[in-house]
Amino acid sequence: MERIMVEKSPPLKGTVRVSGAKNSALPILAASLLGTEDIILEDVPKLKDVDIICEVLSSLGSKVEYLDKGIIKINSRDINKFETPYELMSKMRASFLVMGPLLTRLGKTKNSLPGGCAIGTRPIDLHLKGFKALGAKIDVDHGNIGAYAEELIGDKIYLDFPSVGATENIMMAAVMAKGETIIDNAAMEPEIVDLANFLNKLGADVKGAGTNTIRIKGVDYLGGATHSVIPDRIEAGTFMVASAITGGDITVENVITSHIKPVIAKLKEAGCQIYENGDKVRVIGGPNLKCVDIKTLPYPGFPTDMQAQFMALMSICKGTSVIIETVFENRFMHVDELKRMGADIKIDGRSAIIQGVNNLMSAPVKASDLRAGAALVLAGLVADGVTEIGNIHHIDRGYDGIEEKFAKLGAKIYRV
Ligand SMILES: CC(=O)N[C@H]1[C@@H](OP(=O)(O)OP(=O)(O)OC[C@H]2O[C@@H](n3ccc(=O)[nH]c3=O)[C@H](O)[C@@H]2O)O[C@H](CO)[C@@H](O)[C@@H]1O
Ligand SMILES: C=C(OP(=O)(O)O)C(=O)O
Repeated sequence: MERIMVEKSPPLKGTVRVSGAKNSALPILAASLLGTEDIILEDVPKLKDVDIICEVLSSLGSKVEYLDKGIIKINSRDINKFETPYELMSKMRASFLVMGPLLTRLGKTKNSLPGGCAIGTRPIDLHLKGFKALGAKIDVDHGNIGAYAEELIGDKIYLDFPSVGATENIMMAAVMAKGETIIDNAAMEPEIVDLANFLNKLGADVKGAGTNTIRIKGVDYLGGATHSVIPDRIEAGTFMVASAITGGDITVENVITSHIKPVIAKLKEAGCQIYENGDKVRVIGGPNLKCVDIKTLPYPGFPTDMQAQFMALMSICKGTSVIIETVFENRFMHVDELKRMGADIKIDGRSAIIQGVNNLMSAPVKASDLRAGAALVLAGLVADGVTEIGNIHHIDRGYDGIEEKFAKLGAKIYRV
């Protein structure tokens, strides 16, 4: 089993370029099932999750070619399957995003129900509510979920929660439905906007992405396009926290700073110096950072995908911090691991109370999910000794070249 070893490192310094966003690349790759001409995607991150969704596309009959670094060509003209293999679906939750495109393109789709994972139960009721509103019949048997519709017809859909995945899946189903679909209380994440821009390049008519009302007028045909995936705001935030926690001086490149406002605001509140310059953000950490309170919320609130990394930072800041997780009901699995490294954290329901300590110490720890893994890498950079992180397949799902990028900044990190 591979592990990542992180030694206590000097303050990290230098420049790092973030890759394309995992959470944009995955829905856009799923949406490429809708186009009937060549699609070229650029700045696609090199990740396990990307490989898996590409395998899903190939299994459905799409032609997928990896061209240069970060460039993938897809042609889905001849897709001929409406069912996805269980082995692939069970590996990654986001593969469920093929359901909307298959339903609208083929009129039917059958997939295994995505499992829950370490961060919560993650139901899909809102995705299904949307498909039903568009006229699909849904059935569940033996762990598979089927959706069928001779014709999808646009409707008004109110989401009880602005779910990212449900907004994306419904948007993709609606692009070729008859008439207009309006999604109210839609998710407003930048990745939704990126998906909408991509769909529009294929010939769709999607308006309002980035606000809480998205209007989609169905079209009969979607073609091809060339599209660059937006930068990964969570990877950017992770390197910014790395600078903060090590008292370093890192410039993060390829950032859309408006996408990371809450991260910038909270790092400033903690005492970091931050300089924004075009698509670059320079973060100077400090030895005397102070604890700040955080509440995760859907965009534009503080991202749940940065919660674990901030908790690692708060563990060694001065004072007490309260972190409230409102998006997922069980996203504190990193707490026990950070405690093994000497952090002082108490959980009370959806709140974590962190009392900053002077030092963390190394320990063998396990990544319970992707961002928990990132938090352990960050903690390892400042912990005395060598931290050994297991279950790193979670980290590989979402960080493109993590050791190389950290090592280039001066971190003592390697894989065994
Ligand atoms: C591939 C991808 O883009 N993943 C991101 C996406 O996940 P994902 O799309 O799964 O997250 P959602 O926004 O759907 O989930 C948010 C909350 O809504 C609940 N919910 C969701 C759907 C549903 O049908 N019913 C329901 O109750 C979930 O259980 C969770 O508590 O957004 C999350 C929230 O920003 C991020 O943490 C993930 O990194
Ligand atoms: C939870 C995450 O991703 P996913 O939805 O793919 O599990 C994440 O990126 O932190």
